[in-house]
Amino acid sequence: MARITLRQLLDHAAENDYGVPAFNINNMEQALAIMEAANTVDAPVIIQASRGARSYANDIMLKHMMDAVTEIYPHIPVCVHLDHGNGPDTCMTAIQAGFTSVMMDGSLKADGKSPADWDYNVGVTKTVTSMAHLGGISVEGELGVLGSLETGMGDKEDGHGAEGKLSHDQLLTNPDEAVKFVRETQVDALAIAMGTSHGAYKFTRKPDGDILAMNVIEEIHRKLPNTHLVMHGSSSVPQDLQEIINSYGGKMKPTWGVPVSEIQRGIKNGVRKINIDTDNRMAMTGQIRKVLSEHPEEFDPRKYLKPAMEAMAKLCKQRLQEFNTAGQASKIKRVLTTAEMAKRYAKGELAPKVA
Ligand SMILES: O=C(CO)COP(=O)(O)O
Ligand SMILES: O=C[C@H](O)COP(=O)(O)O
Ligand SMILES: [Zn+2]
Ligand SMILES: [Zn+2]
Repeated sequence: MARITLRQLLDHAAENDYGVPAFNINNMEQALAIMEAANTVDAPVIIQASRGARSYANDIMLKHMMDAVTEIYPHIPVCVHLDHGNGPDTCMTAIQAGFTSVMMDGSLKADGKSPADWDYNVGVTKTVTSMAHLGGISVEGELGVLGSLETGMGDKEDGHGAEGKLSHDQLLTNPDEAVKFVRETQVDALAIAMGTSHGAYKFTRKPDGDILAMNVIEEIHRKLPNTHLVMHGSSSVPQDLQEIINSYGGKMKPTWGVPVSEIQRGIKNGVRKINIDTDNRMAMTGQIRKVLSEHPEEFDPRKYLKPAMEAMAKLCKQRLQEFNTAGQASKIKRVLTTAEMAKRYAKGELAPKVA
């Protein structure tokens, strides 16, 4: 059973100069697509579930799906991660359900939409790290609020995200504060804000440095060379997937995502976890639309879910290759148990190296 913690996986990624995509799942088809891709290219992978996924699929179903994929693919290290936990309670129940890693997103309050202040964020994140690390579970924190530098609007396209207009100070993580945040909270990975947002409508044009501030990542990496950075909202929203959806009756407006080349630049600068959901949603939806429109007589779900799974697996495989995750699974010689990780935290071996 190769269920790996985020911390062990990202430490390996940092030592070997690669990034790991974190793909969201809500159902069996998505879990199988991710694993098919990871297995084909010998890549470790992060499978993450949001609060929405947990209520859609049920924790018990998710737990058994994770057990199933690690049983089917025992040689592929899989990190099971909670995406955007909105409070210590949500994080603790995820751990009980078998997650090896949790995100405490204290950039927003528990309602998932009001930007939180420093003390709140540090407080809730510290609560989670101190509990989770006792059990060897990894923690991702977030400093800075996701949202658009073009419009100043927060990110609430898919439910979780700030409401209303935000200042540049809120939308761009401050590098000095990032150092202080990591020192005070002891997080294993830090999500930062630099102009990306969730969903398909990130940018109205191909992004340049004014609206996708990769320089912020570079500056944070200079100050925190040993901290694993996380890019949220990192779907590339490929034009060809937009075209497939639209040519089979979809109505997506023209839009741009995060170019893969910018993510690769991030990986050279400490980005180790890259969150991708929208691209996979689009890959699946495109094929479902295609099958249903070309074969309106069809009503067997497998007829459209199989091509949907294949399209998602193709997308996942492409990202695993682009981020240099491919070929790394077999290099991870031993997956440490959470109990072993707990001992490492207790000994202080995993404390952040912050000046
Ligand atoms: O950040 C994400 C999940 O936390 C997903 O981002 P996308 O909407 O760009 O895929
Ligand atoms: O926000 C991150 C992911 O895209 C998950 O979205 P969700 O909350 O709709 O499940
Ligand atoms: Zn979201
Ligand atoms: Zn996110």
